[in-house]
Amino acid sequence: MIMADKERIVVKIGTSSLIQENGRVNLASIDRLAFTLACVNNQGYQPILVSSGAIGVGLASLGLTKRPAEIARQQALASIGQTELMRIYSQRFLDYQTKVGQILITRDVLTFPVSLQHVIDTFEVLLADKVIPIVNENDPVAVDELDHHTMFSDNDELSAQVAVKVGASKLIVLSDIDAFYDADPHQDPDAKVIRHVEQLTPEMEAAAGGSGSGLGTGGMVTKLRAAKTMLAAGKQMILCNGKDPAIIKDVLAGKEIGTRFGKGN
Ligand SMILES: Nc1ncnc2c1ncn2[C@@H]1O[C@H](COP(=O)(O)OP(=O)(O)O)[C@@H](O)[C@H]1O
Ligand SMILES: N[C@@H](CCC(=O)OP(=O)(O)O)C(=O)O
Repeated sequence: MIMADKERIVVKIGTSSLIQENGRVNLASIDRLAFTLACVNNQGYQPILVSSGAIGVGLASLGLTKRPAEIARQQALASIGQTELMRIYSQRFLDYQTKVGQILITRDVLTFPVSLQHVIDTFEVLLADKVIPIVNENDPVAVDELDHHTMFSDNDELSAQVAVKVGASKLIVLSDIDAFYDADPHQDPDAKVIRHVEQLTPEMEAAAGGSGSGLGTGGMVTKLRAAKTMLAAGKQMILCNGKDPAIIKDVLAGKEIGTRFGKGN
C-alpha cells in the first residue's frame, strides 16, 4: 500500500465521465471515485476534487437531453445540478467515512490577492481536517462580458490554477479519452498515443482538437492549456481515462498510464 505524507493532488473529472450517453448520472462512476479518493485520503494524500457536471446533472434532473442555448437557462441548470451533484457526492463519500466541502470559484477569486488568500485558507483548514474539497466554477454567477470577465468556462484551466495555488504536486485529469494523441482519435483512426510530454510544441497544440462528446466542453485544447500552466509551475499533469476512477491509484503508484506532462514518474 502506498503511504503519502500529505502530498497534495488535484483530480479533475469531466462531464463525460459523470454523465452516461443516455443523459443519466453515472452513479457507478461517482461511487468508484468517492471510494478511491476516500482510500487515497486515508493513505495520507491530501486530495482535492475539481468536478464538472453541474449542467449535466441539471439536465438529467429535469429529464432534458440538450443543453439550452440561453445563458440564463444554462446558469439555472447549473444551479439545480450543482446542488444535486453535491448531494450525491456527500452521500457517497459518507459511505466511505469521508466528509466533503464545496468550494465554488470564479476567475476573479483567484486573481484578487485578498479573495485568493481567503480561499487558500479555506482549503488549508479542510485539508488539515481530512475533509475533501470539491471544487467547481460558480456557474450561476460567472459572466463573460468584455469589461467584467469572471468566467473560466472550463474546469481544465480552473483545476490547473487551483493545483498551482494550493501547492499540489500533480493534477490528474480524468477524461473520456485515455491519453493525448497526435490527432483526435475520434476523427483519425491512425492517431498515435503520446506518452510523455516535457515541453509543448506548436505541432502538439495543432493536434489538439475540440470536444468529442455532446457534453464535454473544452476538448483537448483546454487540457493542453492546463498542461501549460502545470509545466510552467514545474508540476505534473497526467491525462487518463476516467471510465474507472480507480485509475487514480495506478497513477499515484507511478504506473505508465495515459499521458504524463512534466518530468518524473
Ligand atoms: N489530440 C487529441 N488527443 C486526444 N483527444 C482529443 C484530441 N483532440 C481532440 N480530442 C478530443 O477531446 C475529447 C476529450 O475532451 P472533452 O470532450 O472536453 O471531455 P471531458 O469531459 O473529459 O473534459 C476526446 O474525447 C477527443 O475527442
Ligand atoms: N462548470 C461546468 C463544467 C465546465 C467544464 O469544463 O466541463 P467539462 O469539459 O466537462 O470538464 C459544469 O459543472 O457543468
